[in-house]
Amino acid sequence: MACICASTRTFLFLSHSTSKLSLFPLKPSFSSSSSSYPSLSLHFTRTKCTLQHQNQQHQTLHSRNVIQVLEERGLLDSATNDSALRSAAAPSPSSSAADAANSPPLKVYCGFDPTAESLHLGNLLGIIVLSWFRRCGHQPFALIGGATARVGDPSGKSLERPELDVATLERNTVGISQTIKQILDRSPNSNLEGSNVVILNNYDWWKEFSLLDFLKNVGRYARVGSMIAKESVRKRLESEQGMSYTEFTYQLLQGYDFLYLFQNEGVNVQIGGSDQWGNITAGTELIRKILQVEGAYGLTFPLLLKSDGTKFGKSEDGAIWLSPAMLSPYKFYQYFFTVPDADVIRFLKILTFLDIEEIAALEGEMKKQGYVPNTAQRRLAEEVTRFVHGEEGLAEALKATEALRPGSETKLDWKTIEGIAEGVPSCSLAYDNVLNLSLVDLSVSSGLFESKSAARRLLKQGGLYLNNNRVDSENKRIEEADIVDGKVLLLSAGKKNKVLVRIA
Ligand SMILES: Nc1ncnc2c1ncn2[C@@H]1O[C@H](COP(=O)(O)OP(=O)(O)OP(=O)(O)O)[C@@H](O)[C@H]1O
Ligand SMILES: N[C@@H](Cc1ccc(O)cc1)C(=O)O
Repeated sequence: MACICASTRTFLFLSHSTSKLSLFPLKPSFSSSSSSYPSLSLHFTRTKCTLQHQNQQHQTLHSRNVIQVLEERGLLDSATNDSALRSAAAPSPSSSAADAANSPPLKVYCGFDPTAESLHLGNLLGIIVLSWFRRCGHQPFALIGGATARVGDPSGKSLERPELDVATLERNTVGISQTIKQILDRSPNSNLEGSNVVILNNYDWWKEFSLLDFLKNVGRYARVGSMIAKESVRKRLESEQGMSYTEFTYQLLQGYDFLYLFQNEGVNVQIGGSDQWGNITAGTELIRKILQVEGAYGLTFPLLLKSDGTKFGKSEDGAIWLSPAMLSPYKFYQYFFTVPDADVIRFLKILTFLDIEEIAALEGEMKKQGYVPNTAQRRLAEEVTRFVHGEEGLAEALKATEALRPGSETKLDWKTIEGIAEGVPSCSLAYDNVLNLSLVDLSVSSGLFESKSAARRLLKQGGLYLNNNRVDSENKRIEEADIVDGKVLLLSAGKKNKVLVRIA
């Protein structure tokens, strides 16, 4: 099979061509001292996440070709050398040790530049595809672009990205690494050797690469004609602002990352969103030209688009962040709970690991009379929230959802209130200033209403809520029990306008 030859050849090349190998920076030692991020060094040692989980579904998946699985779920956009990749990804006919040695699993990587504090829903697709590879018996790698984020990927961008300071990049890197590790740690694997997730930072090899070495060992093999032809460059050259030389080199940095991982880690597949096609093929081209071997594959998945056709990303307002510090599990859950019927089946295929037959059955149910609205959305919200935030995050989201149901008996705790009220205006008041204050006064001093008369009017109409309970009495005063866990109160005028009062 192509990948057997590829891997074998790569390692033969490594062991017999030391003179060529020495042209490239040495493989980092993966020790904490090799990182120039002293406070973060632990994260960039080679992070392996081993899972114990195994169930029948995963055994079944081991006998499936991951490319086929991705295709049937709408997660395959393009692949380089499609048929060779399919045969390289074909499961070994038997799981005996001898066969496993003849048919090594693929090693697949997806890169994420740490240009925001958190990953977002669009980035989740990369994690999901990595997880599918793992479920089908292959080994996933996640690459944090500590170096590439300093350059800025021009793909899909009409303007040059603003430069981020090193402290911000370091902070983002820690957060993003943690998110990827947490999510992939939770998702099941096979217990088979070689299915662990490895997290690397490309700053570890770029920091040692001098410009002269880069020009000699990489630049010499890159043809300007094919670099200019990439969509990311072509589009920018047509724009008024043009493109800096720095951004122009981005594709070579990502291309060399692939070569580096191919050579040093045996990584033979790179995945990314369809906007990454140019950067991914820059890698397969460099591998072919410099190492003169075949067997490196690129695969892209379609971009997840909102109903208005724009992509889910970090640049737009209202991003669906994966970090619970940026978007509470409750709000995350609610997003999926409220997706339109027209999107829900596609999302179930792309964003969950539910059997395709189960999704088809749900689709059938949706067309029948008596279908309980939002059943499919509930399943979607549960599955995606569990994958991203774990059982605990899902429980938190369900508790908040239940507590907010009209007539619910569930008592809100302060964490739930903070989750619900994320992004709503808030104010801080001293405990003594809140206790015994009339609700009408508090509604004005917290900024919920401009005047007491407006507050009274809504109260009389039954539209004023304290901690999600309707208040009927105009004379209501704040009691100790209203200050949830001694920390917060949530005031609402109707369903939409809320103010969170925090006790200072
Ligand atoms: N909406 C999306 N659908 C699918 N994949 C996406 C989406 N957004 C980003 N990705 C993928 O996530 C990976 C990391 O992307 P990146 O770090 O550039 O984030 P980004 O959201 O594209 O950035 P920005 O919002 O600034 O454009 C890439 O493989 C990219 O293709
Ligand atoms: N260019 C990718 C991130 C990335 C960085 C380095 C890589 O080697 C691979 C991917 C993006 O911005 O989405």
